Amino acid sequence: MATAVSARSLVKRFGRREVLHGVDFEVEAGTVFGVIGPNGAGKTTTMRCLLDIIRPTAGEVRVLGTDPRAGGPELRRRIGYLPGELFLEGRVTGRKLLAHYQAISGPVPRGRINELADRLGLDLDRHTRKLSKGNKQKLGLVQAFMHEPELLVLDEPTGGLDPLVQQEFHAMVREAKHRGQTIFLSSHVLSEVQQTADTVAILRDGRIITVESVEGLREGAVRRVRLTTHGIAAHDAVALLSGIPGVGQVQVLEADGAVTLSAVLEGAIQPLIRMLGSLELTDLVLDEPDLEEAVLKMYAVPREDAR
Ligand SMILES: Nc1ncnc2c1ncn2[C@@H]1O[C@H](COP(=O)(O)OP(=O)(O)OP(=O)(O)O)[C@@H](O)[C@H]1O
Repeated sequence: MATAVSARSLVKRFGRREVLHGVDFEVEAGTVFGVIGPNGAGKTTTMRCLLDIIRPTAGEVRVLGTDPRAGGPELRRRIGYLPGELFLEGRVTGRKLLAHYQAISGPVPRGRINELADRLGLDLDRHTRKLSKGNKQKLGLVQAFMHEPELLVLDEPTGGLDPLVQQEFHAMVREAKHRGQTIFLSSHVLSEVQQTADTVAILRDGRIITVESVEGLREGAVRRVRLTTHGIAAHDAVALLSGIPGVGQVQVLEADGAVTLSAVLEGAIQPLIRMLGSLELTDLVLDEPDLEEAVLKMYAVPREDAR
């Protein structure tokens, strides 16, 4: 598979302050790559290096096979960019502004702008400076997606969007991926990224802590399990459940001949599923894995300079 974006030992200093301390990652073409990290982690700085809005202090960046510093307008046309903060103060309508952006982005398929605006519920005939934060964000999304670029770089794309519009945005990302486009997006919350991303990179204090597939995060995540069974003594049921790798915090409740157990499970679910086959279950609840918790654990890894 071809690489759409890569960074090797990327360092960025603003004056004497180093913000990126040697960031490495690779994004496979045709995939969705999500960078998550707390405020100030360096997500926007990384994206701005990819777009050649700012220049790396050291390290190497490649975007669609090119050094962004040398790519010029030709490379820019192949990219759709949604900045984290949009400044739309002009006395023009959204439609006029998008027409202006077309001069930069290159041709847009006929009807595409109206289609995207309809899907997001955006009125293109309103003056941009009168638009709410959410509507400005929608205009930014139309601008990034309209020319169906090979690469989409989206900085906090769902900020200010209500849940229904977020769903529509997720559908747009899936369609773009289906078309073979590559998507590089950032967020400070995982829940936003996990619905669309194939791979998640966690950035903290200017360093990538981990790059993991969403599936991999799922496997490492904690789930809650609750089951009710008959025909077995409570202590035997507890022993069975406690014997499964990754099970902890087992609690038991006995009432009317039924035993209800609850526990947390970290890791693979197969051993639990096999054990459940030996029980006479009357109820079973296995929660969605809490990926947010898995990621928070990674944020909590001690900093290298503090070790
Ligand atoms: N032009 C600049 N001059 C000086 N410091 C800067 C500049 N741009 C960013 N920084 C600093 O770099 C650090 C990383 O900022 P960046 O905007 O990349 O973080 P982020 O992960 O995108 O966070 P957020 O989610 O808050 O946007 C911050 O501490 C910020 O103050």
